[in-house]
Amino acid sequence: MTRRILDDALIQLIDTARSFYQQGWMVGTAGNLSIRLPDDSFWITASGKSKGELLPSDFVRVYPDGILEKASADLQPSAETAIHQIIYTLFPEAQACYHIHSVESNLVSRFTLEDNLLLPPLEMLKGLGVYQKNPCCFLPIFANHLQVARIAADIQQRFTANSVQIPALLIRDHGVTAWASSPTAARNYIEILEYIFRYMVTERMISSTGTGNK
Ligand SMILES: CSCCC(=O)C(=O)COP(=O)(O)O
Ligand SMILES: [Zn+2]
Repeated sequence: MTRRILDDALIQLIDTARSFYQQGWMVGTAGNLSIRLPDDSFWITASGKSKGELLPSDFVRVYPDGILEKASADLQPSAETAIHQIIYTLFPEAQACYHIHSVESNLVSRFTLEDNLLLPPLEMLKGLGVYQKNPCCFLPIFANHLQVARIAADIQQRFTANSVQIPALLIRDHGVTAWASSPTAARNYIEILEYIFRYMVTERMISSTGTGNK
């Protein structure tokens, strides 16, 4: 694999993390981003790094057999690497997987006790690949567990049994994860989901203050 492919992936990850950080979706060390490479390995953010000022040395390359490539011995891959791994295994077309912690994704994850969140039928859903009139679109919600392997196992179980409507999932009181066939598309998916979450939170605030149209 050429150095160019490796470097391009890191530049996209650094740029995307900075943009998400600036929007308040990756504050402090929150969230993790990965891009798959042609040999099925992937670059992922190292654990505990501030996402607003990542350097190329702040990434770990994870190979399918679990072997790691890293700039220094003390670097650990994201604590949530198992989730990225299962997404890449379940969805061979996925080339990037982005996970962020926004306030809105946490709020909407509490809008239902069910394990699916109904999204409003907004035009924006087309940006997630939903081309239906008045779509009934559900976003899967998973329970948060201290053991990330448990979250990954739940994702594997549910997505093996049921097809996904949109390439994204929520972890309750934790954050949102989206994946796509290119890094640019994954970034767009996160931005679109955040727009939808913001709409849902705003709509609920308007309804609760009674200032919305009846
Ligand atoms: C303050 S973030 C808590 C851990 C987490 O959920 C996350 O997304 C970041 O973990 P990482 O190991 O990827 O830095
Ligand atoms: Zn997280």
